[in-house]
Amino acid sequence: RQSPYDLLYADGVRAYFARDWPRAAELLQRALHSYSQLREARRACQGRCAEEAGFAGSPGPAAASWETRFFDRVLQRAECLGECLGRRLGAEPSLHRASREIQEDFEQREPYNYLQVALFQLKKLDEAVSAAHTFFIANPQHLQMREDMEKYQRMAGVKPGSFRDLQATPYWEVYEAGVQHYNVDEYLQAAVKLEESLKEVLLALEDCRALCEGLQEDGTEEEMQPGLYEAIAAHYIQVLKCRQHCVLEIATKPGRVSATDDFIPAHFDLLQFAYDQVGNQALAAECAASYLLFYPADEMMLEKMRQYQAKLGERASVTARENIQRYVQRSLREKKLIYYALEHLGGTFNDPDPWTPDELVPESLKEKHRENQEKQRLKNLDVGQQEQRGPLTFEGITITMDSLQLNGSQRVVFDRVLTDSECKDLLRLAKAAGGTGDGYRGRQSPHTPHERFEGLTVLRALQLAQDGTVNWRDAKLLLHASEKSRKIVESYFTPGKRLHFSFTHLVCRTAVEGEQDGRMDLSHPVHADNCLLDPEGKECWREPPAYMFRDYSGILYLNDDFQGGSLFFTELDAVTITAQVRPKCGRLVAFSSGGENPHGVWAVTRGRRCAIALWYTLSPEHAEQERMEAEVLMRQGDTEQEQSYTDDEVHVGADRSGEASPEPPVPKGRARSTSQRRMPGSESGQQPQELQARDEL
Ligand SMILES: O=C(O)CCC(=O)C(=O)O
Ligand SMILES: [Fe+2]
Repeated sequence: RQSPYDLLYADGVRAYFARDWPRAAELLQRALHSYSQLREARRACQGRCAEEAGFAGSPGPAAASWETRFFDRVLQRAECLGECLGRRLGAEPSLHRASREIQEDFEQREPYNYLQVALFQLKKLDEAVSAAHTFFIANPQHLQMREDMEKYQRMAGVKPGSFRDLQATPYWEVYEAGVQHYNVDEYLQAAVKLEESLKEVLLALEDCRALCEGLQEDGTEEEMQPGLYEAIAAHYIQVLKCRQHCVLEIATKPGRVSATDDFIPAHFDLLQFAYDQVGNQALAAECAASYLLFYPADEMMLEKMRQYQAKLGERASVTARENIQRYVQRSLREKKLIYYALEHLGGTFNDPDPWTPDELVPESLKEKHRENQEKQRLKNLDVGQQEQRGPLTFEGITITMDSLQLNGSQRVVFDRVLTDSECKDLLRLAKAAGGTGDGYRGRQSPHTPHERFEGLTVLRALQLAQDGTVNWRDAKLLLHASEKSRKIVESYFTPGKRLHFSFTHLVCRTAVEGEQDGRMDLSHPVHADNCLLDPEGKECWREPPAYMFRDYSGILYLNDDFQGGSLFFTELDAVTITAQVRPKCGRLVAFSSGGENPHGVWAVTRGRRCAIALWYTLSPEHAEQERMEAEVLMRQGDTEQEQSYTDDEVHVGADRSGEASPEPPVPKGRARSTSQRRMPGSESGQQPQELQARDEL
C-alpha cells in the first residue's frame, strides 16, 4: 500500500528544515518512489480503460444527444480508472491527487534538491552526487547547484560514475545519436536509433498523459461552472489540455527552455529519408505516409509518395503506421473537444502542435490561434534565452568562429564547406550564366551604381543546364552545395527541427572599373534579413515588405581575389561594428535573420566577389517552391545523363583533396535521389576531423 507522494514529500521537507537528515532522506526517497509507482499505475490503468475507443467508435443510441453520450463515456471511464487505481494502489485513488504546485515540483525534480543536501549531511556521497546531478540536469540555470556540482567535482571521494541521472529520459540520447548518424550519412544506424527513440517517445508521452488524471480539481485556471455537468466537463477539459501539453513536455529536453518543434513528425521526416537511402522503399513509403498524416499537403512528401507508389506498384498499398494514425486521430479528437469547450465555456488553450489543420479551429478563435502559434514560434527562436547548438559532425568542416568570437548572438563561421575545385566549378557556373541570370529581380545594380550585381537561382541554373548554356554538373553542384549548407545550419542552430529553403541564389558583385575613386558607399547597406531596420529607434520592425518568415541566413563564399567586400555585423544602430568576416572559398557564415544581426558588405573596389546567398525558414508553408521544381529537373536530367557518367566513377576514392575530382562530391541530403550512386570513399572515413558542437563556448 502506497502512501500518497505529496504527503510524504511534505513530511520530508518538514524533516529537512528540522535538520533531521535521516528522516528527511528516507521520506524524500519514499516520496519519489511513490510518485513513480503512481505514474506506472496510471499508465497501466489508462491502457486498460482505453476510453479513447469509446469516443471514436460506436456512437451509442442514435437518439442520445452529443452531451449525453459524452458524459456517459466520461463517467464510464472515470469509474473504470477509479476501480483500477484503487486496486493497484490499495487506497482510495483520490488520495493520490496532488496539488498543481507539488506536481510541478516533481516535474522540475525539486525533491532531488532537498535529497542531495540530506544525503550529503549523512555522508552518503555517491547518492548525494547522483541526486544533485539529477536535479541539475533539469535545472542548469540553478546557480547554487552549479556551485555544488563544482564542489562535488573537486571532491576527492567522488567517482565520475556517480554523476548519474536517476530520472534519465533515455530517448534524448538515442534521438540525438540518430540525428548524428543521419548527419554523417550513416542512414542504417540513424534509422535504428530513430525507431528506438520514436518508440520511447511514444511511451513517455503515454506516461505523461496518464499523469494528467491526477490533476486536482482546483479550478485554478478557469472559473468553476455551477452545474454538475459543467463541473465534470470543465474538469475533463482540463485533463485534455494537460494531455495535449504532454507533447511539449516530452519534446523539451531536461534543462532546455523550449521544446523541439514537431518532435514526432520530425522522426518520420528523418526516417523516411534514412530508409530511402538504405534502399528500403517500403519502409520509406510508410514513413512518408505517416508524415503526411501530420502535414497532408506537404508537396515534397507527396511527390515522394507518388514516386514510391509508381515504383512499388499500386497493389502494394502504402499506409501510415497504425499507431500513428491512432495518435493523430486521438489528438485531433481531443483538440476538437477543447475547441468546442473554448467556444462555449471560454478559457484558453495553447495548441502545442503546428500541424493542427485550420479547419479544426472554430472561426471565432482563428485569429487568436494564429497569434498563439506565432508567439510560440518566436519564443522558440528567442535568442536571449539560449543558444542551442546541435550535434554537428560533418566531415572536414571546422567552426572557425562562434557567437562569442563574433561578438553577438546566433552567428557562426564554418570553413572548408567546399573544396577549391568546387569553388572553381561554381565560379565557372557564375561566369557562364553571367548576364542571363535573374539579376536581382531584374535590377543590375540594386545596391550601388559602382558594382554590377548578378544573381542566379538554382532553378535558373538547371534550366540553363538543360539547354546547354552551362555545365550540367556545375548546376547540380549549386544544388548540392546549398543543401549541404542547409544541413549544416540546421544541425547547428535548429537540431531536430526541419529548416526549409526560403530563397537561394549564386550572386557576384563586380567592381565597375574606373568608378571606384573616392567611393563612399557600401556594396550592401546595413540591413537585417527578416525585419526593417530602424537605426534611429534602435528597433527592427517585423512587418512587410520584410521577408518576415526567414529565420536563418547563410552566405557560402567562393573566392577572395577581390578588393574590399568583407561582411560586417553591427549593433542595432547600424554603425557600431561588432565583427567582420573576410570571404574566402568554402567559408560559410550563418546567423539568425532578425534584428540581433544587422549586417552589411564593404564596397568591392576591384574584381569580382561571388557567393551563394541562402535564406532558410522554419515554417513549411514558406518553403521555396522553385527549389522543388529544380530538384525535379535535376532528377530528370540525371536519368538522361546516367549513361555518360559511368566512366567517371572510379578514380575518386583515394583523392580527398577534391582537386582532381571530376565530379562534385556526392550530394548529401534530401536532394539526392535514390537512383543515384554513391562514390566510393568520398564520404566516410579518411578525414576524422569531426566536430562535436560544444554546449558552452
Ligand atoms: O554577401 C554577403 O556577404 C551578404 C549579403 C547579404 O547580406 C544579403 O544579401 O542579404
Ligand atoms: Fe543580408
